[in-house]
Amino acid sequence: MILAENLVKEFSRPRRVEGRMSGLRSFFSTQKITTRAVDDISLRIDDGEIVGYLGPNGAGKSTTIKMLTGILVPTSGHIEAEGIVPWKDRRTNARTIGAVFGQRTQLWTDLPLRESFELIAKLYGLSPEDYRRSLDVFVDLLDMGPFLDTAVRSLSLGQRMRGDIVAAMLYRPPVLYLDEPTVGLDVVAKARIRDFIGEQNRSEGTTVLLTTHDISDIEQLARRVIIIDEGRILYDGGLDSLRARYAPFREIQVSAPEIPESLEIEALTLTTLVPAGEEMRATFRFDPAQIAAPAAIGRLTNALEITDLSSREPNVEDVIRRIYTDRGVEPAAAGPGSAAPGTGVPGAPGQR
Ligand SMILES: Nc1ncnc2c1ncn2[C@@H]1O[C@H](COP(=O)(O)OP(=O)(O)OP(=O)(O)O)[C@@H](O)[C@H]1O
Repeated sequence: MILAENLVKEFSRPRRVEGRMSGLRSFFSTQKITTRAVDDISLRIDDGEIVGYLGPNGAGKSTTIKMLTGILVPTSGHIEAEGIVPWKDRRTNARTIGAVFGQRTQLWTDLPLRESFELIAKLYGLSPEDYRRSLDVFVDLLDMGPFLDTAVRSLSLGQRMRGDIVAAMLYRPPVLYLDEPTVGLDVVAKARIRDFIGEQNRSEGTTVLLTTHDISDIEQLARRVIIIDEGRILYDGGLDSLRARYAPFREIQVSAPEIPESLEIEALTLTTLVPAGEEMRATFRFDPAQIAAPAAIGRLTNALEITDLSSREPNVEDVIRRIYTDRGVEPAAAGPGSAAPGTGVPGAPGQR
């Protein structure tokens, strides 16, 4: 279990002084500018959960992960992962958690991948049998045989990322932190890494906290998301309740020879209208609590000479974009189990 309570991280830097001799004056200045990168975040992630940790650039995601992994010490607040305070008990912490930072490798770049793995196995005191067994499974699952003896610096990004994930999992830690593990990868490489993470979670019960800008990572792996902005939690709960709360509408797209711009149909809102070849294509939005989908389709077919029709739910990306642009959203009060009202079940156990 990962537990964080009232986590705060501030960074301070000297205030820059403008004008002549500014460099020298900045050097001697005692004035500081403080940035609060993480501002009172509390969360609880139960064993075996996969939780997506989302937020726009600069929201504080990496800073949170760095505190959870023990790389940074919080300004205030408390963290425990599997009962260990990361920066206090570094040795046990290192065995308890695996971490992957997609933006940079943790491997020895001059060594072949295999030798990096051997070093990690030695550092973590794995028996040769355990090491071989784990490595065989991982190499097979991630199809790493062809490049196991290649120096890390000569690997493609996708190959290197697979190497980093294996390095983090070789000693089978119960907790895995992944900071942008699919950044820059093509769709095939992304799918391989997602499948692997899902498989490890299912087979080993690994608890995973995942930051990503790729919402499809979240849709495929997580049932629960925590969304932060400006260092504070905006939402903590299930993906489904996220949709229901922030995008309680469905859309129907229709094509017809004629669709007047002034068309009014009760309980449906025309949101887009564009020419499509000889025809017009329109998107209508409706609230499923107000009108059921078949009834909405019935009204459209009565009003228009429809040649094509499709319906869709807003996807998570639409929803999250809406949250980011909707600055009216009240940040959640801090404290486990105290996300914004109606936001699902913060810290709910085992939502997989
Ligand atoms: N070492 C540091 N010194 C000073 N400020 C920092 C430091 N690390 C992060 N920050 C600031 O803290 C804030 C949060 O940064 P962080 O890297 O945690 O965001 P993020 O959500 O991971 O963003 P991104 O998606 O762009 O990676 C930003 O304003 C950033 O400039």
